[in-house]
Formats: sequence, structure tokens, C-alpha cells
Amino acid sequence: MPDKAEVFFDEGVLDFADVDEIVLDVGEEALAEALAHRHRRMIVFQGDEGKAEAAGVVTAGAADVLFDVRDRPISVLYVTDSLKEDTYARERYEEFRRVLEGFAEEANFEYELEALTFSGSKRALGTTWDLMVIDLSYDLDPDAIGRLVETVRGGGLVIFQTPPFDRWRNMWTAFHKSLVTPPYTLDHVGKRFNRRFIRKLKEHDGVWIVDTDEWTAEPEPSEDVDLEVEVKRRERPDLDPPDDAVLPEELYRMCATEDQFRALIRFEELLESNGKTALILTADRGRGKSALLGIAVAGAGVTTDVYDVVVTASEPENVAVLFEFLLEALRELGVEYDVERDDKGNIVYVETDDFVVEYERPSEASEIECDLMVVDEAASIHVPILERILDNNDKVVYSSTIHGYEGAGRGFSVRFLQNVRKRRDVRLIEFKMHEPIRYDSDDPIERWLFDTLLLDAEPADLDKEDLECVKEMRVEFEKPDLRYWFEDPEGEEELRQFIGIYVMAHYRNRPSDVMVLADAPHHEAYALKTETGKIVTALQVAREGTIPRDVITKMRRGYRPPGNVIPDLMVQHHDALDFPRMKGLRIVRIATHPDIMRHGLGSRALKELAKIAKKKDYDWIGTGFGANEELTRFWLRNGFVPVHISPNRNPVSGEYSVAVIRPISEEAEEIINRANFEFRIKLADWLGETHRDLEPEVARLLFEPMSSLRYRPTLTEGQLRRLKKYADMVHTYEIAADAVRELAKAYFLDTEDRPELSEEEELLLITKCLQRWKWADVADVLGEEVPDLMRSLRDLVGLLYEEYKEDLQRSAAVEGIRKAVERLADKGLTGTVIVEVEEGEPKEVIIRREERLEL
Ligand SMILES: CC(=O)SCCNC(=O)CCNC(=O)[C@H](O)C(C)(C)COP(=O)(O)OP(=O)(O)OC[C@H]1O[C@@H](n2cnc3c(N)ncnc32)[C@H](O)[C@@H]1OP(=O)(O)O
Ligand SMILES: Nc1ncnc2c1ncn2[C@@H]1O[C@H](COP(=O)(O)OP(=O)(O)OP(=O)(O)O)[C@@H](O)[C@H]1O
Repeated sequence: MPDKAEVFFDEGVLDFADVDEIVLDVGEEALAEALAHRHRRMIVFQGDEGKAEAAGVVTAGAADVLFDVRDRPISVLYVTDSLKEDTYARERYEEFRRVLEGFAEEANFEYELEALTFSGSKRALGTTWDLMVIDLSYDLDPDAIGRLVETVRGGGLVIFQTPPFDRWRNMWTAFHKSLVTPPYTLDHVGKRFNRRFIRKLKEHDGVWIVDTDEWTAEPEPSEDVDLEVEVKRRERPDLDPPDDAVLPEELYRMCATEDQFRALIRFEELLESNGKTALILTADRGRGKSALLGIAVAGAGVTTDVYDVVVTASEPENVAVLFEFLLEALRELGVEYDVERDDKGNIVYVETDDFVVEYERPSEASEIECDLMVVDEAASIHVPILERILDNNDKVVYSSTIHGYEGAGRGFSVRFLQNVRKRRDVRLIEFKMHEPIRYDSDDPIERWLFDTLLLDAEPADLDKEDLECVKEMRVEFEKPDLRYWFEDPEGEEELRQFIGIYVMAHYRNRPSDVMVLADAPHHEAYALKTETGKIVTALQVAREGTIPRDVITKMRRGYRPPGNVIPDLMVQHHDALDFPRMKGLRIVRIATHPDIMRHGLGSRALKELAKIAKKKDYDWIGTGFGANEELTRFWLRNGFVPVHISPNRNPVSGEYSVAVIRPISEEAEEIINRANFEFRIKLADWLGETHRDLEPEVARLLFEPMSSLRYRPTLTEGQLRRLKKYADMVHTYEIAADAVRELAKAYFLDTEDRPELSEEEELLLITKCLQRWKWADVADVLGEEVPDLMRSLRDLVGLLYEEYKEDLQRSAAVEGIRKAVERLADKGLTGTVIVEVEEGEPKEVIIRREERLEL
């Protein structure tokens, strides 16, 4: 392959399109720079006319040059909002294709063109392209852009087609239209994200903006650019594997960068290590982590005694590259294999004579023990699952993107890694990969992408003075001006601090979340700021409710109005038809700067929000969250009342979602308290069925009495008799379990004059009686011996029996009366039922002239 390239676009390409020559000049200059640096360059065609043809001209001209440089067909990806017939988007695609096809035939170069829509762009993950055209004329999907731009290789071009900037600034895209939720209309939707996007295109190096109506370019193509360039190639690392390497040399030779090579050496350390060991691989996107993992797994399976390997990631699509390189490595080593795919065609199972590799979803993987566990994209998986995986396995690899198009959160590096570093029973091998694979370091388009989508936003650095402010609670609760944040370059710093807190704290952040924050009509941001001006707690809320009567009528029949999570839930699960008309605030996200969590800032922010809500006549504040003990406690301590728990665990986070609402108005309070009672009754039952695996600590918190509620236990005479015999040590637990359960339920549901039990006692009632666990499992969790637990439970039941004796006897008497009346009725007799009471307690039910019933 030639090392020099002449980046001249053949003017013949202009025969296929009605565009100005400036398009060629810009295209040549951009491609020459890209090839010389092994970077990407970007060209933006903005205008009403001619942009699809202009994109076709540059693509065709560049593909012609690149075909000589690469000596293989040039891969081109075209992405747009729609490919349906008779759409403008399709029309533009056809114009583009006509130019490319026409010129390719004439100039005799080969290319492979693929077209995708934004919604189908996930398919491009893990692929690599020479040239990419993205049509933003109608839609701007930030997630798709984040996903796509990183798949273009160095020496390649990214080409955007956009509306004229002055129109784009004031235009609503398709994404904007999806943000409309009643009672808001499109007029309420913001345009801040587009405006910032345009500004970033203008601010960054490596980006040319061509106006296709005026045929001008910014920057103007330079006269004296040398278009004869030395093509920069990726250099394979010239290193020898260590002398004592366990993995075959062929695999080391497959590494594309020195970082991959070194990562493989660290992987050997994991294989050789005794005891619990975790290898943590971190990198930005496109550093070749997934590929390396595939190579490494193949090596471990073929050359060591590792037999069963489990690979996990949020979605099977995420491990496509891993499996691709696993198979390539096996072919390299001459090992035969069988493959199984899921119904979408993703590889999920590979088997050889020596080992098997299986893909499992994270929550399932966390229950598995295997010889080697590989967790790819760990940042998008919830921390408790990552921890459970390490508890169950001795050799685990976690790989994680630090800044990415999604799953960029650093719950992984902040919470998970901090915890693991403290563990004495785990050997930790950490390795960070820096070198990008698809292009060389310091690529300007990567910089543009990170900046535009705030992928590398960081929370504020806190100095001594800031920390002092936090300690003394010298903080202000502010509603920032989103226009200032997004449209004024000066507001950028605060925006980055705000988003940075989410990036650090949340396990999943998408670029579209930033766009929702910027423009959604019902979303607002709030921030707690130190006196010194640093953002320490970030809050994003959505206004919900005030749903018109006719829509509520539809909701009754199952209609779910968009963007109204809490009202929808209150109608679906509680038939609360008065609720949707009320005015509420749903907290979409809240997070505190990771250096100063647990300093009361989150609670302070919620208090301030409640004040504002009251002042503005809101009825409630609510939220939904993945329930763990800490978070559940946080919400409850701040006056939020549980009203719902999801019936299934989230397959990625592995947590049940809980909805909580804090009433502001009296009317809301009444409805919420009723919903909470209903919820508790359901929970008491669900714990024995769908939620047997709910963390008992969470269940215990969810039962916390939030308002005064009455629940009287009822037993039949037979149940009462067995209960007494169990308490008197005649029966075993199992014989009276049904009756004990009713007693336990009464304890958790009734909030008036209940006896005080310790946390352990409550957990015992939850796990044994409500969740119906085996004694051994209860003992495991509570850290006690089974016989001790048996004794404790019997004592506890004795105590509860005394507490509820009156109710129980009364209910047994009522049951007796019912039976007596039934008997009279069965025999067609009339009679009198007499209840004999002794010291205020019912003792006997007598049917006069008929018979006596013992109680
Ligand atoms: C809808 C959703 O967004 S749900 C997801 C919520 N967000 C996250 O999970 C992101 C990561 N987590 C965070 O950012 C934070 O931990 C938050 C937002 C959950 C809480 O923010 P914080 O500022 O830490 O809250 P705050 O300090 O008021 O309370 C947290 C705990 O610290 C305790 N605490 C408060 N002040 C102090 C103090 N001075 N010293 C020690 N502990 C303290 C509180 O009692 C509370 O403990 P508890 O939950 O056991 O009752
Ligand atoms: N050793 C290698 N040889 C050739 N190509 C490689 C090699 N390693 C990675 N690649 C290619 O580089 C691209 C990025 O690799 P990979 O998907 O492993 O990166 P990643 O760090 O997991 O990031 P991403 O999130 O972008 O997938 C892929 O297209 C892959 O085919």
C-alpha cells in the first residue's frame, strides 16, 4: 500500500451534482489532514438546497482517493431519520447515492454503502467505517451521534447535512416533537440544545462548515495546503511477549496497540493468581477493550484449565466485538468451535473441546459461579450486581468505558472500585488503556464529540473553602437559567459541573438526557450551590399532573399520557382518579458531588424543593428509584411515602423500582396515605410470592409506618388453637405457620399501639413468616444459629399473641357465630345464638335449644 497519497478529487465528480467547486477544495483539505494525522475531520453542509449532492461529491471524491490508499473497498455509512419511500430524507439519500454510484462507475473505485436510520443505529456499534454521512435535516438524535461518530476510523471523514444554521437555531427536530407531553405543546419546547450544538461546531478545530445556498466555507479552504501527504498508518506494537508467557504468541501478535499488548500481560496475572482476583480494564471508547477480552478469553480457554467462562454486559449486542475477536483468535490458533445465536442473531454461546463461553444478562450472571467471569461495559451495570459477581467468583475481569455515549456513569469507578479497593480478600489488578485503535490520539473530532455531548463533564474541584461551606451548610438552592447554561459560553462551566455530578453518580447517562434537560417543556433543573459558587447537588425534576378531565377518563380505560409517570401509576395501581388532575413534581434525578455525599446536602435540596412546591401550590413531589437499603432510607427519611414496587427486577440494575410520593397538599396526603395502606397490604402478600427475593432490609423500610393505619388480625378458631399450641411449645412452627403469618402481617400493617420490636426481630418476621424462607437461609442472612432463631420466633409470637389477643379471640368468636348460624340455616331451624363473655373475652357461642360450640 502506498505511503504517500495525492488527495486530489477528480473534477469529473462535478458532472454528477450541481454544486460549487468549493466543495472539492474543502473535501480535499479535510481528507489530506485526516490521512496525514490518522485522525478524522468533519464537514458540515448547511443549507436548504444542494447538501445531499455536496455530501455525495465529497464522499465520492474521498472514496476514490481512499481506494488507492487502502487498496480495498471503502466502507460508507449513511444515517438519516427515515428511509421510507416518499420522504424527504429518502429523497436526499437517493440524491447522495446517485452521485456516489455514478462517479464510482466512472472513476472505477469500489465501495460498500450501508444506510441506517437513527433508531437502527445501534447496529453500528462495534463496526468501523471510512466515511460517514449523517443527515440532521429533520432530526438530531444525540444518542445516535454519540454512538456513530466514534465508529469512523482515522483518515476518514464525518459529513453532516443540516438545515441552514439560522433556521436550525429556531427549529424543532423530531426528537423535540417527542418531548411534547400534555398539557404542553410544541411551542413550549426549548431550542437550547441545537443552539449549543451549532456553537460547538463553530468552536472546534477540524470542522469545516459549508453553506450550500451561498457556497461559502468556514474556515475558507487554504490555497497553499499540500495535498500530497504522507499517510499515517497504525503501527502494530513491536514487542515480544514475556518469556514465561502462558498465552500463545499468536494472540500477542493480534494486538493492535501497545496498550492491548500490556493488557494481555495483566490478564495473564489474573489467570496465574491464587485466591479472589479482579482485573479492571478501563478506557475511553474505541480503545479495543472488547476485542482484547475476546482474544484473552480464547487464550485462557485453549491454554489453561479454565473451562466455563461467562460473559456479561447489559445487552448481547454489546459483546459482539468480544465474540468476533474470540472466534478470530480461535481460528488463529486452529481451534474448532460451535456457535449459538439468539433470535436477533447475536452470538451468545461458543463451545470448543476445551471450554465453553456463554453470554448471560447481568442479574443472571450475578448468581453464577464459573472459572472466569468477564463483565464488559461494567459502568452500565448496577454496583450491587458487580459486587455479587465478585462474591460468587474468584477470577473476574471488569472492563469499563470511562467516557462513553451511554453507561458513562462512574458509579462503577467511584462506588464499586472504592469498595473493592478496601477489600482485603480481593487482589486487584488495574489497567487503563489510553491509545485509541480506530484513530490516533488527540483526534479533534473526538474532542468535539466529548465537548458537545458533555461526555467528559466533571464535577467541580472542591477546595478547602468550598468544603468549609459544605460543612457549615452555607449553600443556596437555585433554579439555574438553562438559557445561560446552554447558550452563553460563560454558562458552560456550571453546566459541566451539573452534568458532571450525574456522570459521576449515575450508572447510566445518555447524551439525550442532556437534550431533555435543555429543551423538554416540563423539565427543570435545580442546584445546590456553595457560597463559593460550586454546584454540590444536582436536581432534575419534571412537572406532572394537571391532566384534563377527558384525558383522565381515557386513563381509566388504560390510556397512558406521555411524561406522567406518577399520575399514570396512581391510576393503574390505585384507581386514584382524583390524582392526575393534581399538580406534582417528579424528581427525575438527584445526585450529590461524590466527595461530599452524606453531609445532608441531598436532604437539604429536597427540603428546599418542597418549600418551592408549597409556595407554588403543588400537591405532591414524587420519584421512582431502584430500591436498595440506602436509597430507600434516604427517600423515607425525607418524607416520601412508598406507593408502589415493580413486580420484576430491572434486568440490568437488578433492583426493584419503588415509587414514593411526598404529599404537599392535604388532599394529596389523603390519597397518598390510602395508596400507601393498599401498597402495604399488597407488599405483605407479594413478599411470599413475587418478592421473595426482595432484600429484607428494603422490605422492612417499606413497611415503616408513614401514617396512622388500622389493621386487625383475623383467625378462625382452628388457627387460633394452633397458634396457641405453637406459642406453648406443643406444635412446631410449620403447623401454625398460616396463623403466625397473619400475626406478622398485623404487626407490619397496623400502626396503632404496636409492640416495639428490634430490627432483627422485624427481619425475622419478614424473612421467615412473610417471605417464607427456609430456616437455614434466614440464619445465613441474620447471622444466627437456627435453634436460636426458632426460639426467638416462638417468643416473638407469644408476645404478639398477647398484644393482639383480644382481636384474635373476637375474630374467632365471630367465626364461631357464623358457623352456628350456618348450622341453624342448614337444618332449617330458627334459634338464638348466644355469645358468653367472661372478663370481657368471648368464651363460648351457644345456640339455644340446639347445641353448644366450644371456642
Ligand atoms: C430519582 C433518583 O435519582 S434515585 C437515585 C438517587 N441518586 C443516586 O443514587 C446517585 C448517587 N447518590 C447520591 O448522589 C446521593 O447519595 C443521594 C442523592 C442519594 C443523597 O444525597 P446526600 O447529599 O448524600 O444526602 P444526605 O446527606 O442528605 O443523606 C444521605 C445520608 O447521609 C446521612 N447524613 C446526612 N448528614 C450527614 C452527616 N453530616 N454525616 C454523616 N451522615 C450524614 C443521612 O442521614 C442519610 O443517611 P440515611 O440515608 O441513612 O438516612
Ligand atoms: N487487535 C485488533 N486488531 C484489529 N482491529 C481491532 C483490534 N482491536 C480492536 N479492533 C477494532 O477496533 C474497534 C474498537 O474495538 P473495541 O470494540 O474492542 O473497542 P472498545 O474499547 O471495546 O470500545 P467500543 O466501546 O468502541 O466498542 C473495533 O472495530 C475492532 O474491530
